[in-house]
Amino acid sequence: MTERPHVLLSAAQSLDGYLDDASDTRLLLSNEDDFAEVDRLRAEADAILVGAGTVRADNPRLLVRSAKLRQERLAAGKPEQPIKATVTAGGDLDPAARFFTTGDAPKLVYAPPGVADGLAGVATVVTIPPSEGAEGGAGTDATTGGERPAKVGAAGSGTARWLGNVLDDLAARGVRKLLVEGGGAVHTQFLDAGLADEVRLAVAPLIVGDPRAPRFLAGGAFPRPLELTGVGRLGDVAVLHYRAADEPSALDVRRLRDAIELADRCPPSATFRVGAVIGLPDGTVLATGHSGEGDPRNHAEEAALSKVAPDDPRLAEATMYSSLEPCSARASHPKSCTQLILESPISRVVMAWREPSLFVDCEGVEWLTAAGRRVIEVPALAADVRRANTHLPGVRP
Ligand SMILES: NC(=O)C1=CN([C@@H]2O[C@H](COP(=O)(O)OP(=O)(O)OC[C@H]3O[C@@H](n4cnc5c(N)ncnc54)[C@H](OP(=O)(O)O)[C@@H]3O)[C@@H](O)[C@H]2O)C=CC1
Ligand SMILES: Nc1c(N[C@@H]2O[C@H](COP(=O)(O)O)[C@@H](O)[C@H]2O)[nH]c(=O)[nH]c1=O
Repeated sequence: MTERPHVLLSAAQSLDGYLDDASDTRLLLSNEDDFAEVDRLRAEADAILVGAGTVRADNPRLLVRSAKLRQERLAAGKPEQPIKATVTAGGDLDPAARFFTTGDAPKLVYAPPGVADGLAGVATVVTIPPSEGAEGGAGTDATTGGERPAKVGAAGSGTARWLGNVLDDLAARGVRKLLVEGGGAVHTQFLDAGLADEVRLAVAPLIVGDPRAPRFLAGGAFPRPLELTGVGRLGDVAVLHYRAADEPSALDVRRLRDAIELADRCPPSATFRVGAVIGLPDGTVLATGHSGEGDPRNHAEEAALSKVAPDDPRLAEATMYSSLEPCSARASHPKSCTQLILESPISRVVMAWREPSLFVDCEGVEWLTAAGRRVIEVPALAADVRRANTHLPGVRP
């Protein structure tokens, strides 16, 4: 598979976090210098993506404006303008919108099958079925090849797969750098899916103060921490640059969400409902497991590990994804999941929720770390794990 594009989110917001006001006219938060910098980002990109909401609200052209920057693109052997792309679930886009009618670059519309066929005359319509866990770790069991009913358990996981498929298609079209220019729904989804690599945020000294207006970000889990990499000033606009943490990576987030979804398959139980995936850096899933799989006393990590030959050389490259911290003490089976992992060559564990002291004081993270295994916690996804465990006393999402 071609490597996915580097994804840069760019937005301009008011001091109180809005992308626009609630009126029909577009609010310009950037000043001239800031628009010039955004133009440079466009010129550096292979494709620019906005949501259908922005196409409808702003009627944008999404073109590189500066003749000098266009010349530089041509001199570098690139097309004069980047590809334009949009995403829509309902297909309500006007073929006369400037997105379609301006510029010679390819225009791509990503949509579920059947909703955007009417745009085929003005754009390349790429259909991507709604993603319901049909692919990867949670969708197919690498060991048994077993089928399961499609189910999206963790918040945002179906959307994350759908957007991942959009990125894969863009990659296949030669896109290495993608500039996402909004709006709020799209920015939120890229960050929630763990698919954004960088964020550039211009903050204007303006207060919108109207809760009906669209926000830059709203209501996501945001699993990859952001690091501030730059602070600039363009007149009275503050420009903030962030980069997403290397760990968890986008693939880590995806596999951990797969593990979280797997907990939905656990039979009713008075203990934790947990899912686990053993995955490789190239995206291969070696095995999956969930609590109570096979034997009602089985733990998720144990069930997954039992499906891989202990001498499988790929285990040295593998990561154990578990929705819950691997246990360090247990009554039902002789070995804890932490012991089983330590007896395997698996060197990396990615988990969402530290085990609360309901039954025992779990020391999985401490033992694994002390033994030199890399442990990455993704607390932003812990609420989804708690949601699967509200049958336990005191557990709330
Ligand atoms: N200040 C700034 O930097 C910017 C401001 N803006 C402002 O933001 C506002 C628009 O933002 P917003 O309303 O959040 O809309 P978005 O531009 O984020 O578009 C949202 C729409 O995109 C489609 N979409 C989103 N995710 C998916 C998905 N996973 N699968 C399929 N389709 C998807 C849907 O289209 P559909 O409804 O067709 O199904 C959805 O309604 C406008 O007011 C605009 O002016 C926009 C960009 C930049
Ligand atoms: N309002 C706003 C932005 N809006 C973005 O610019 C797009 C308009 O593109 P075009 O028609 O090519 O000029 C619009 O759809 C949205 O993505 N961008 C910013 O940097 N700052 C701003 O204040």
